Amino acid sequence: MSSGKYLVTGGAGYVGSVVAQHLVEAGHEVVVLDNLSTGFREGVPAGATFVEGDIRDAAKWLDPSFDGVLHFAAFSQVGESVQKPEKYWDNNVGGTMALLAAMREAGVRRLVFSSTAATYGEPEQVPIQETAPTRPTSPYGASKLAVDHMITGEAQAHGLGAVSLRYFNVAGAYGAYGERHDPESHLIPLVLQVAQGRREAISVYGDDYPTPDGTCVRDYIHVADLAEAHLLALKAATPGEHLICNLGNGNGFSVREVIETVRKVTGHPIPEVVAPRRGGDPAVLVASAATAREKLGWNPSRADLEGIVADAWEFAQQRGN
Ligand SMILES: NC(=O)c1ccc[n+]([C@@H]2O[C@H](COP(=O)([O-])OP(=O)(O)OC[C@H]3O[C@@H](n4cnc5c(N)ncnc54)[C@H](O)[C@@H]3O)[C@@H](O)[C@H]2O)c1
Ligand SMILES: O=c1ccn([C@@H]2O[C@H](COP(=O)(O)OP(=O)(O)O[C@H]3O[C@H](CO)[C@H](O)[C@H](O)[C@H]3O)[C@@H](O)[C@H]2O)c(=O)[nH]1
Repeated sequence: MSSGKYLVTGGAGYVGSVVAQHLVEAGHEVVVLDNLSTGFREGVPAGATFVEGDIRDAAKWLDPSFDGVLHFAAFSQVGESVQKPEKYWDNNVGGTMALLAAMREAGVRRLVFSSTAATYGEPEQVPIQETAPTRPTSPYGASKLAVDHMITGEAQAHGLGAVSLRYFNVAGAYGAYGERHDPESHLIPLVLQVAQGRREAISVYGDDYPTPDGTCVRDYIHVADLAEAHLLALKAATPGEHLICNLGNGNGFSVREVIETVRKVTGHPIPEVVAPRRGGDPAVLVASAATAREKLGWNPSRADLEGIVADAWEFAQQRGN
């Protein structure tokens, strides 16, 4: 793909920073728009231009010179969304409406959107295909599903070329870019904090799920494999069409299996305590990524959980906290 100019919303956050870095490495011009609500200035790659601002004001910065938008900016904690649904509707849906309007106004007609496995809710069948029913069990998932519907309308009515990537559980790191939410809520970085001695134990949220060891099963995908899918999605975006692709490895690991893998990688005993279930958590989420393979030509190469955890561990140690 010839080099282009892209707006990356949420490019100071975990996934956005890794994708922005991949775009820079591929020779594209990158402008990161982020309000630093959950992201960090240091997350913005050196080769990108940083604009501190809100997606609701995207019209200030978007102009016809942009070839497309990669839209990561959102709130994304399942548990918090159950407690504060209004926060999720406001930012994820309200913010994206403003962004789509700004894109329409500026004539920017290519979009890659961070959707999520949380749009499906409790699946009837695994692995989950894109044709599965969408019955989100959290306001977070519902807000992302609403945005997917908005994008479909935008493609049909106004010729947007869009790809929604429904990530399963993103993990791992890419060089200097990795996961550092504050406060952290994701399993792998939290277990690594125990290995670093920053936490005494990991809480296992529920061990009475209908799964082999009673803990929730998730499909962990390396953030660098995910980044490659975004570059492919930019190529695949076709005016008037909205393509939806799951991104995962098709392998499920339970919370206890993840903890065991961290023990193996770090050599730390990792004490665990069983805690109540967390609101909004489906028991099993595993992807069928057949559509991404077929339509994007995506071929993930870092599916091994030990390798994913090892990269996250290296990043956590580099940062020293
Ligand atoms: N991490 C995962 O496992 C996962 C899984 C599925 C989907 N996703 C989606 O991927 C995207 C990125 O997730 P992440 O883990 O990198 O989250 P993150 O919190 O690290 O990054 C989100 C970024 O968006 C910014 N932001 C939020 N609202 C904004 C606004 N109104 N204007 C400008 N910037 C704003 C934040 O400051 C932050 O830098 C999110 O849309 C999330 O829903 C993540
Ligand atoms: O301290 C913890 C943290 C998490 N968990 C459990 O570990 C699993 C993974 O939890 P994460 O918070 O790491 O990830 P989620 O599955 O909740 O959510 C992630 O994947 C979802 C889609 O699968 C969404 O897209 C969301 O944005 C993204 O954070 C869940 O069963 C959770 O209950 C624990 O047992 N203890």
